[in-house]
Amino acid sequence: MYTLKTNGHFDAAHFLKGYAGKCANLHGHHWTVTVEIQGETLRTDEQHRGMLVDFGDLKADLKAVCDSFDHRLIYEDGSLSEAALKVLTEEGFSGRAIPVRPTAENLAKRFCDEMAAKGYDVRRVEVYETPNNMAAYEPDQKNERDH
Ligand SMILES: Nc1nc2c(c(=O)[nH]1)N=C([C@H](O)[C@H](O)COP(=O)(O)OP(=O)(O)OP(=O)(O)O)CN2
Ligand SMILES: [Zn+2]
Repeated sequence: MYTLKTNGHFDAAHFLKGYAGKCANLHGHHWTVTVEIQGETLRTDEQHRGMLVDFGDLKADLKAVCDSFDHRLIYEDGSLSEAALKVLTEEGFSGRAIPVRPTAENLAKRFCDEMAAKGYDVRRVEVYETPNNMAAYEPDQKNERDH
């Protein structure tokens, strides 16, 4: 099994609705995301010979997902009133609603799902909210799923 790892980053605000503590308030992070993919077979075409995936392609695909969150307010569906959403829109602020609370854990799963949707066999995703705080998500491994 071969594995490749790359990372991306984005800056975004979030808040944890219902959290008893400072993280309930709107605040921002420089988020760092590490994605590890896997595969058994290396490419044989001249351009990609000996590669599982071109790092450039992997990095570009991860960047596209990061960019969809970059400089946005990430919020859980239903966690902001219609009035608040209207004001944010009128002010020209960009939000990114997700169906789950925007914790590092949920974002790790989200990145895993979005990279899998791009065709990658994802082994592990790590999301760093801060240099010290990281959550990881590892999907069930294919060979375990197949047996
Ligand atoms: N398991 C999780 N716990 C927490 C999450 C999370 O996503 N998963 N998120 C938060 C908050 O978003 C918060 O930003 C993190 O705050 P904190 O742990 O206080 O981190 P700091 O580095 O900002 O801490 P300082 O010591 O104040 O520098 C909370 N928990
Ligand atoms: Zn936070």
